[in-house]
Amino acid sequence: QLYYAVKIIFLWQEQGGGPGSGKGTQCEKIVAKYGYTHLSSGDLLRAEVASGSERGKQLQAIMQKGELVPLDTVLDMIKDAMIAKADVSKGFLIDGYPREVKQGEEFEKKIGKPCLLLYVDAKAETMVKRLLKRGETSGRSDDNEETIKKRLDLYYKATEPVIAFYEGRGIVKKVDSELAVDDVFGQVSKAIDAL
Ligand SMILES: Nc1ncnc2c1ncn2[C@@H]1O[C@H](COP(=O)(O)OP(=O)(O)O)[C@@H](O)[C@H]1O
Ligand SMILES: Nc1ncnc2c1ncn2[C@H]1C[C@H](O)[C@@H](COP(=O)(O)OP(=O)(O)O)O1
Ligand SMILES: [Mg+2]
Repeated sequence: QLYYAVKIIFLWQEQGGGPGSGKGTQCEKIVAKYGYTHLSSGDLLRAEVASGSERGKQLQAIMQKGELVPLDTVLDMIKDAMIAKADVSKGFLIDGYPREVKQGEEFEKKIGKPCLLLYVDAKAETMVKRLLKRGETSGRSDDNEETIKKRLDLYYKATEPVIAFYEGRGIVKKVDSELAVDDVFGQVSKAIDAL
């Protein structure tokens, strides 16, 4: 119940797309303007991998294949990160979660309901191009052609029902991420200002 008082904003992306649509980029700008706490499930998982722990090794293998890690692992990490910031946070911006309906349901049982779901929409072709470019410098083991393809496929399968789930509640705001970063952010700001 600790969390019902704070705003939770999921940052979402479109079916058929997903990785590389520009979530991380927009999150940085949202943090700068609105002061929300940004939590990226991918970043939390990569931190665990970087720690060199046994669990990190298992996670690394899953992520390299472009698959989803077990729900409990991700949700526990997000919950712990939220608890650590609960006193000082104005609200949480959660990037990369939920990636399947079950994740959304479990989040609401254990933490709370989101007030906005930003759907960062770019064409599959655009996302592949951006990810390959990101891969030149990111050092991410999943930013390669083969894994990108798997991630896009999985996203398409797992995401569509999730969007319908939140659309039914009227909290989905779609932004066009084919535009330049600042223009995308203009749309994002409008959605947040309307809260
Ligand atoms: N609107 C945009 N126009 C052009 N390039 C973008 C745009 N948004 C993001 N990018 C670039 O695309 C790549 C993926 O963006 P990122 O924010 O890491 O996506 P995600 O977190 O959704 O995987 C980055 O290299 C970023 O600089
Ligand atoms: N909510 C979640 N559930 C399961 N696996 C997740 C997850 N969030 C991230 N992962 C794992 C699988 C993803 O392919 C990988 C990278 O995630 P990410 O950093 O959010 O990617 P991107 O920013 O390119 O969209 O981490
Ligand atoms: Mg990202």
